[in-house]
Amino acid sequence: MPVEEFVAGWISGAAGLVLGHPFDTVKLLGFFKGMSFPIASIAVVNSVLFGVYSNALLLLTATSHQERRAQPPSYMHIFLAGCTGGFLQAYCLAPFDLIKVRLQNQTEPRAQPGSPRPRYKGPMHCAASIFQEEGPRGLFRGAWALTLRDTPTMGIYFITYEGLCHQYTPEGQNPSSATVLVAGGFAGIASWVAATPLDVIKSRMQMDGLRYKVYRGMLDCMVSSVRQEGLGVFFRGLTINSARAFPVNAVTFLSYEYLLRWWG
Ligand SMILES: CN(C)C(=N)NCCC[C@H](N)C(=O)O
Repeated sequence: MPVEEFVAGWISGAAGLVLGHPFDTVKLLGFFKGMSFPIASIAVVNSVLFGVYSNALLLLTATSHQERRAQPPSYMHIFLAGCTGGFLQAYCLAPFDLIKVRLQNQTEPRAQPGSPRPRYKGPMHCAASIFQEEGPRGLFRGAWALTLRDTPTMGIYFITYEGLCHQYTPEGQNPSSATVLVAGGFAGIASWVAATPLDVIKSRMQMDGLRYKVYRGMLDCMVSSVRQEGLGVFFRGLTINSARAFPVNAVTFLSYEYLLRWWG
């Protein structure tokens, strides 16, 4: 099994993350301490996504990353490989994403005397508290919504990227840096447009159970969110998600492509 895609996925995910971190922090008007935790989590998640995607394509088409420029896979194969990568990465992402959402939603001021203390002191304390208070399954709260969010959207992500690269690159050649940047940026936006409705539900499910339980399940969360806030609830955060997605994914794909060309 080729492993360079896993390593390239790790490094390119970290590069995208450094760009996206400020957007991630303002998204929920909270705070997210330090970069070490997100870098550790992106190591696992992005390398699983890119590594599984590339190896699934290898299984489906019997072509390596280098051979795929001369023999492009069908869009159906790209979609299936993307969905497989998205499905497996969602399970790896679930505990990290839960901790991130809990920390970002923690808005108690930290330094003011007399104000309530933040519930979690940091990512490790957050993980340990969830484990103690909600059990091991608590760490996977919202994992279903995350899987539903990421499985099809990762298919869309890779189809958009490969489709745009194919459109603007002469037969058999590697796409130029400008093409990779634009295709990567639009792939990020397309995936977030598709993902935002379930992203809203996922975050609500992950916050549920913190003080008391509000929702009976994902469907209940969807129905009561629409009843209370209207259909617009599904598009909450779409603008910031898209603004963040373009630079993050442009840089992610550029570094991924160049690392693989460099090693290949
Ligand atoms: C849930 N969705 C839409 C995605 N994960 N899309 C792929 C982009 C991944 C990239 N690390 C990012 O955070 O934009």
